[in-house]
Amino acid sequence: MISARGLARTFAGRGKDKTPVQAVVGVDLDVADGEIVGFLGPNGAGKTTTLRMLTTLLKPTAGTATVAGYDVATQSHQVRRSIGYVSQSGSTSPEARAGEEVVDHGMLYGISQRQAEARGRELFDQLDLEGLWDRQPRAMSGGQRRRLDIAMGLVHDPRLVFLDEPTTGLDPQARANLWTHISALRTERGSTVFLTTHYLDEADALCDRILVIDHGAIVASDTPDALKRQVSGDLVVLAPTDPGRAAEVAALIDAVADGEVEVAGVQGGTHVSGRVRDAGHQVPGLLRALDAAGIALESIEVKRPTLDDVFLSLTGRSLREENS
Ligand SMILES: Nc1ncnc2c1ncn2[C@@H]1O[C@H](COP(=O)(O)OP(=O)(O)OP(=O)(O)O)[C@@H](O)[C@H]1O
Repeated sequence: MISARGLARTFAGRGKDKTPVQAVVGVDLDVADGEIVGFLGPNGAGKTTTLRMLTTLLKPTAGTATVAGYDVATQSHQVRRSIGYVSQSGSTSPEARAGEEVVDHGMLYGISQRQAEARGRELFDQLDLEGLWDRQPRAMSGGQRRRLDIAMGLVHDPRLVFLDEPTTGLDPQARANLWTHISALRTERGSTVFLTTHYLDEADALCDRILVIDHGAIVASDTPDALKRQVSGDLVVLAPTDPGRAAEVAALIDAVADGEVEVAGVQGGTHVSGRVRDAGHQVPGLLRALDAAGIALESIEVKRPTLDDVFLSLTGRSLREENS
């Protein structure tokens, strides 16, 4: 459904030195029919620039891409007819009536008024917008407005939908609700979905596959579970009852850990942590060694790698830190 090879975009430099900005340096990616793919990356990594090239809003400076079978550079008209694009800011005007907006949008994409109205009403039902056809977007909740944006992006029945941060700014319940609707796009309509997000739980819950972009190039492409398996080990956190024995605990973890072992003072105690491959098998031995040394523990915690750990190990940055 999407295929890109060596896709690149350099912007002319601004300011005094006029150094060109290499926003995207050579993206190779493939998205199959019916896949839900999440596109993640730190701020400035090149996500929006890539999305804009794939949706024909921006010309690549190098490389090629086909979207829904059409070339983005030479068949932009056909590409646009085949895709839905829901931008970050949405495209509804606050004054117009929701239903009219959807119908107008459909007509802009070349479908008749009758078709657009029928399809729009069907989408309102599917997206839990019943009864809001004549409502102005400014009198809707954030979640309803976002679902209206999605209805607009889908009214011409595209086989492929690009969603740019679809749930940013929504409360957790509205986000979960929108996830259900996005999943239904695939199960009920067979659509392919390509979405950017800053929420790793969203990518985890929703996406078949995750592409990570950093410094303008793809650095990982796999299922969320496979990516988590790539991070070396589970995080084992031990809190000795006597903080004075933290160095001994650290030495015992170090014997089975991959990488650095950290000792940190936390509220009312000390935590010693390290990444341990296959913690389920290693921890019993670790506990026996602690027992033999006469070291008592206040608590023990084993945490499986999260997508945030994956992101940190791939890009050196935590998406959570960036968002805070
Ligand atoms: N029109 C432009 N002119 C010059 N530089 C640009 C332009 N658009 C983007 N850039 C630069 O290209 C790089 C990639 O930007 P892009 O918006 O694609 O990143 P992003 O991954 O979408 O970031 P974010 O998560 O913050 O939206 C950044 O360094 C940005 O400053």
